Amino acid sequence: MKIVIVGAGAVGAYFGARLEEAGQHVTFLVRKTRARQLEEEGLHITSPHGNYLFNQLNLVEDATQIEHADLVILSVKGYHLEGTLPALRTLVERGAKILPLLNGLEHIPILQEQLGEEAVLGGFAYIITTLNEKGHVIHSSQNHDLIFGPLHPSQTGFCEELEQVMSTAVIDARQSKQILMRMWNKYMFITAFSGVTTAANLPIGTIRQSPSTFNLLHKALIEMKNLANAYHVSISEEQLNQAVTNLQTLPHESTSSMHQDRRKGLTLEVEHLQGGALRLANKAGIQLPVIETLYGLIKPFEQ
Ligand SMILES: NC(=O)C1=CN([C@@H]2O[C@H](COP(=O)(O)OP(=O)(O)OC[C@H]3O[C@@H](n4cnc5c(N)ncnc54)[C@H](OP(=O)(O)O)[C@@H]3O)[C@@H](O)[C@H]2O)C=CC1
Ligand SMILES: CC(C)(CO)C(=O)C(=O)O
Repeated sequence: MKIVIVGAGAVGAYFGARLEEAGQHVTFLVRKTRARQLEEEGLHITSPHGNYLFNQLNLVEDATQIEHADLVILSVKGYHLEGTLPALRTLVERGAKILPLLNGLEHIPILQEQLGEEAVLGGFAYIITTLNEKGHVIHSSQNHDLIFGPLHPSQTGFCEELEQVMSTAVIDARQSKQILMRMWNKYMFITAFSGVTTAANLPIGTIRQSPSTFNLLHKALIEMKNLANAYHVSISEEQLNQAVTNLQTLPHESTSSMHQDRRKGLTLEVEHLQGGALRLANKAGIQLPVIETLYGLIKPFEQ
């Protein structure tokens, strides 16, 4: 399978490297600065599942240089989605299905509208990873889960094949036949977790020490569960309780990628996550007061 990574940052470079390590054919479609950095440094991963360094990368800066692709792993930030659309169009014309790993949900209808419903798979990742100042990938969680599945009936066979390919790599990749519900479940978790850690500028352990702050997480999860219901996606009480348990048991220093970005002074995905939830709520005619408050508190730090 010919795989292209669009967004060779913390998430994309990690999964791309793991697939490369497994002997898969991986091409990294990158912009100039990241291309120079990867040429000079190579692709470094530091991870509890084994470090990796690769110097012979297939790097391209223009999608038209790629003759054929079967799969694109799309792992840019929500605010960079628009900029990837011309390259994605080219790659879909050349045979690719798109597997987006962005947090949130607003990108799915945009991709489906721009590229056609048959081209866009469902997917997301559970991993904590970041780039250091040299562009090396620092993976700090035990989990490195990549969940994917069909959003269109025509994708069933492709997802079976993809499961086979992913099983060759040192990642916990699996297919879900209920991918839309699973994406909503992750959206519920990340909107609450990124919202409170970023607004409070604190990791989860410190938030847990303040019951009234931890309670905000719980309320934000409930609002997101209600939002999913408004879109006819049923998140169970058990899933909600599991999210709370995860927040209760994450290591003290764990935090969201959005909070890591706030600490580094980088642009925040608040519009794509909390903003996206508020737009969906508005369309459905429901209120999300806690998410709206978190949005307002994070917004000044967005840039
Ligand atoms: N980090 C984490 O632990 C997790 C993140 N996520 C989600 O995954 C997504 C990606 O996050 P993350 O990997 O942290 O982000 P990063 O900022 O580390 O990586 C994004 C990469 O996308 C590249 N990019 C942007 N636009 C383009 C383009 N037009 N063509 C090619 N490359 C482009 C950027 O390159 P350039 O250097 O050129 O700007 C950058 O390297 C987000 O939605 C995030 O919420 C999900 C789970 C965990
Ligand atoms: C919550 C976590 C770490 C899980 O993958 C995540 O998606 C993020 O912080 O962006």
